[in-house]
Amino acid sequence: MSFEKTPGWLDWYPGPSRPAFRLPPGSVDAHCHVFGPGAEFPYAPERKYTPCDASKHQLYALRDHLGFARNVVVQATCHGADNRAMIDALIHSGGKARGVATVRRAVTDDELRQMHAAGVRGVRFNFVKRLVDFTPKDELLEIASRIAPLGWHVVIYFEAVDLPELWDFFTALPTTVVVDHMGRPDVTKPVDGPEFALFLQFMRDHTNVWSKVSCPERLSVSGPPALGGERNAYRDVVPFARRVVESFPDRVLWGTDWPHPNLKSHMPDDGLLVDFIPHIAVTPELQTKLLVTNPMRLYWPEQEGA
Ligand SMILES: O=C(O)c1cc(C(=O)O)oc(=O)c1
Repeated sequence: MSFEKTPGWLDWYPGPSRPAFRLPPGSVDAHCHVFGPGAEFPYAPERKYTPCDASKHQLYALRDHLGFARNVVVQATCHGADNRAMIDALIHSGGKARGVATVRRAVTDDELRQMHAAGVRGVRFNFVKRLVDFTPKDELLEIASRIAPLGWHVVIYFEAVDLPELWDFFTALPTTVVVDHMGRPDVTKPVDGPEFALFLQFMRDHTNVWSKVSCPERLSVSGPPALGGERNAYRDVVPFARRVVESFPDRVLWGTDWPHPNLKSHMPDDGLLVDFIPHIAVTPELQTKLLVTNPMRLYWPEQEGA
């Protein structure tokens, strides 16, 4: 099957630079995706965008180039609840990748067990309206109760303005809960303002909540973009990410978000994106927690400290 990309689609950046920041040994890229390839793993009929292909081989080449040891491959919405591309990536990672799936209520216990054997450790619930159709909360709660006994967690993706409405649902989840991209704060608002304070309270009051401090390229309004050698990119996102890292150092994760679906203004150089990390995790201790200790605890607990 061949697919035509969404008009205006930006492809991932070819030939990224080598980061100046040396990642701690054993670092995990804890949020990235594979797209297709569409000819092998067709995009889902219910998708809201059609991306360029981004294969497991290209993802793992990027991992090695940037200096990561492992990946967490998160099911992208363009594949709906068809997890084959993501699971194929896990199976061909030599144990170096774990995954987060999207499942529907109809998933069988046997399918969940097979996913676990392949390396899946969580499910993703998406509330971003431009990406998915609405799924009833009772279906999501049922899924959460089914995956909890496997030791999996729930990854949630939502916009900051929707947190008040989703609060009761999120705080009822029986598992570890991982927020994608800091709950998408509006970084034109003050870091000490009420909107971000609510997010920080969400994490403070609920110690099962973790956050990915990822996607400055998505959240930034004023830039500058991580392109052309820029090692001070996305300044407006720094205070937000730094606040989360310093407030909750044991519950933060970082990921490239490669291949960066739906970016409109530019596609970042992933090497320069890695150079963003020391601006938000400013000590070697914080960097090791963010990039090694925390993701290992969540995704490879059996290898922790090994
Ligand atoms: O903001 C986005 O467009 C986006 C989309 C997806 C996805 O389509 O799965 O994943 C992300 O992490 C971010």
